[in-house]
Amino acid sequence: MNPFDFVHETRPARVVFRPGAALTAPAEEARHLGLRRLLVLSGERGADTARAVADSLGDACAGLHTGARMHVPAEVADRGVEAARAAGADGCVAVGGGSAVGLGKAVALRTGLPLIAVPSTYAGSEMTPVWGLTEHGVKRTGRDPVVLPRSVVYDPELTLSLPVPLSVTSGINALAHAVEALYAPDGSPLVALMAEEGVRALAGALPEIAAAPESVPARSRALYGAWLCGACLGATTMGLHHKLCHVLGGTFGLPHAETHTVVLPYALAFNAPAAPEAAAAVARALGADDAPAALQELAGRLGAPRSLAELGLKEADLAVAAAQVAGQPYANPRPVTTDEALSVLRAAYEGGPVRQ
Ligand SMILES: NC(=O)C1=CN([C@@H]2O[C@H](COP(=O)(O)OP(=O)(O)OC[C@H]3O[C@@H](n4cnc5c(N)ncnc54)[C@H](O)[C@@H]3O)[C@@H](O)[C@H]2O)C=CC1
Ligand SMILES: O=C(O)/C=C\C(=O)CC(=O)O
Repeated sequence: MNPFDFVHETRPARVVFRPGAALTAPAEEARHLGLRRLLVLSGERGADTARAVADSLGDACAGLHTGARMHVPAEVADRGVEAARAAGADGCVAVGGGSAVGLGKAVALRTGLPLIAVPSTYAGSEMTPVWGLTEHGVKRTGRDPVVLPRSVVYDPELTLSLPVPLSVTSGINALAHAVEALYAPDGSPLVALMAEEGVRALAGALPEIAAAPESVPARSRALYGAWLCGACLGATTMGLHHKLCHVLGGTFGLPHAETHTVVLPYALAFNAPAAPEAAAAVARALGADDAPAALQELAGRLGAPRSLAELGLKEADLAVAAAQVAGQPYANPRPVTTDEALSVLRAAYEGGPVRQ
């Protein structure tokens, strides 16, 4: 592949990165964007932080809606749109992880309302024009520039409360974006640079967070890595790994970050023979020889779940999931038959040592 044959579109999101910014920057960013009536969105568990952000907006706050849920069920999106319309909002501020940002994107998709994102996990959704919606047990994703947040406020202090297990799996969710961007058909040298640096930053930060969850420098480095990895996802097309996780999350209700963490080494091991340069870049960033094994070792050392069985998948679900994965067209460096999807899923279900 010629690395100097590409199209790269720089996404327009504006970024404020500062400890403590969550309670000051949203109001400044709203003024910058000319917004006067903002609906603040969060999940129920993140409501206290979202309320504090809502208070910090003063008169520019049009209300608080705490209905975000993982994988954005269609009825959750409907209620978010109704809340935005009822409040007469001219924009939204999503405060929380990928679920809150996902709800903000669903509202933006239907109403065109601009979104300010204040992420509190490392999922990276704030950097992408990718939306996701789940209906009748199937998760659909799409791309639309209207859902890309106009402004992103990264506040490492907001992530201090993210429990270590979720910090680890959420960080590996971000790593997955970089891994798949490295072998995506629409990558570029710039994406490769961001991906490798993103992996390096997160792989360095996650053990530091596990050792000292209150460390603002470690949290800052992880958020910086998540930004880079999210930007990689925003610039490229997802492959087998993300498709597997969307089916496992959307149809079988598996938790997003944990599922990414379990599946990633197996998906990369499957793709590595067809994408040796990508695997080498990941290995380089991890300071290892074998990228899939190093990813599995990192996750295991930090106490992450190891198998899909542990996450609640049933053995009988494997064949259904494999058929769904193989039945949809998506970009991947290696074609995937139903049997191959099944064998990747089975390996992840069992959670044994990854093999190429
Ligand atoms: N469209 C895109 O580009 C992307 C979308 N996503 C979507 O994001 C969702 C998953 O996002 P996640 O961030 O993994 O999960 P999440 O947003 O559901 O958060 C997981 C849990 O952690 C809690 N939490 C979040 N931040 C916290 C903090 N700082 N302190 C304490 N608790 C905190 C939440 O309340 C929730 O209970 C999925 O629906 C996924 O599809 C994820 C990545 C990219
Ligand atoms: O799987 C991911 O981490 C990335 C994209 C999505 O989750 C798509 C979405 O549901 O918003």
